[in-house]
Amino acid sequence: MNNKLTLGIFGFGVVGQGLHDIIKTKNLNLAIKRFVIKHPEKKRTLPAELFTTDANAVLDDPEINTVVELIDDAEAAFDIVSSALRSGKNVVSANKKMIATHLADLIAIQQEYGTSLLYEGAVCGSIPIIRNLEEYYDNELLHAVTGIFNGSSNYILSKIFNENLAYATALKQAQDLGFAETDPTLDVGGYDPKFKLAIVASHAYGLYIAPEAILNIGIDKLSASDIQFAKEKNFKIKLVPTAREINDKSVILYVLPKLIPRDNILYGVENEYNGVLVKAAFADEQFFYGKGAGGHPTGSAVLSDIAALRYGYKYEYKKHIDANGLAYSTDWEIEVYLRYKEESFIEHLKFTSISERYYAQDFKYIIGKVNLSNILKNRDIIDREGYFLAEIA
Ligand SMILES: NC(=O)C1=CN([C@@H]2O[C@H](COP(=O)(O)OP(=O)(O)OC[C@H]3O[C@@H](n4cnc5c(N)ncnc54)[C@H](OP(=O)(O)O)[C@@H]3O)[C@@H](O)[C@H]2O)C=CC1
Ligand SMILES: N[C@@H](CC=O)C(=O)O
Repeated sequence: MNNKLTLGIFGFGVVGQGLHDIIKTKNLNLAIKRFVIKHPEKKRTLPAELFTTDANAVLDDPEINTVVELIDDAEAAFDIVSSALRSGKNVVSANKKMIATHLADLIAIQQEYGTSLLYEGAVCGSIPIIRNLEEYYDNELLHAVTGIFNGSSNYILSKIFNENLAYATALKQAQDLGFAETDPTLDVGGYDPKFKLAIVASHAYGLYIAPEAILNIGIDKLSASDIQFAKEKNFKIKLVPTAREINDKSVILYVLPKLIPRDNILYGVENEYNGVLVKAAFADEQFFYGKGAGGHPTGSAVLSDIAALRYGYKYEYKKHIDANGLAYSTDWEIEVYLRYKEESFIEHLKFTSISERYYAQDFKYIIGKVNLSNILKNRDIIDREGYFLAEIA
């Protein structure tokens, strides 16, 4: 089948322009009829008649059979995507916040209206992980999916560790390069990789987990003492989401900074690159590596989804139908490094064992084992100035 696709694209920012650059290089048997944007006063590189601020100019156009949603507003995106799917149009989106937050509704709408929503570009930019989890690992016993899922925070950490750049300078560069979200707290606070993890959990394990239920701690409270500690021990710090089946019934999910030793495959993943490490029962470890942010890498994943729609591709969400009785759990012990301010806080975390403590006037840390559920309960304190928590690999 080689159906001609007529596209209406929402968004002409980093990813929208990246997608357009790629499409114009090839004769792909697809036409872009309209771009819907927000600010009509902005200068564009394409003819003005291609742009509109009226969503209905795309949603109500019977000639447009495919909507591509690439905007930076998750709630507006949900309205656009759900209306398009309901009106019989297939959709491609890169909006991880929207997808993670509304996944159950989006699946129900697709099933009711027989339309397809694809979102490879939403998780780790150019890395084809969703279709692999959906198709290839269907019959595999997946022990874990982990790695580096956020290009901006990885870019910042690389610049800090490899070039001694200041945090604020590195963040500004990640923004200028188009890697960061409009609100970069989503990146550096670990929310963006958490949305991606929630989507991964769905395709890996058939679980719908509301992002609010998942622990995320970011890199925004990283201090010079933490960096010195990591460097002295030959670690790098990376922001690492983890989905792991801990027994036949339970899956844990969390996003934490992690102290990564030199022999760990994530140690060499730098800048805006992402890496997805899949641990499967019989295949053992497999590693996917590629650019996780930026207009062209993400545009290439979006284009791959558009092309897949030509032959009627849909996610089947088979693992949701047969979830093997798996449930989300937070009852799991991990080893952490915690820099802290108030001594009394240590009581709250209820360390089950302590292997190292250090006290100085302006730098106190503890290394030991804690239950994930206790970190989750105390997340708001850990997220304050004076605290930084990282998992030990
Ligand atoms: N940047 C990246 O590397 C990646 C981004 N993503 C995701 O892709 C999406 C787009 O990101 P990005 O391109 O970086 O964002 P940008 O901020 O560069 O662009 C956002 C675009 O959305 C348009 N827009 C915002 N609100 C509306 C609305 N209500 N209706 C129509 N258009 C609207 C803006 O219009 P206007 O031009 O008029 O301001 C702009 O063109 C986000 O969901 C992001 O999370 C996913 C993977 C990688
Ligand atoms: N802000 C995101 C963009 C891609 O998803 C990131 O930095 O990874």
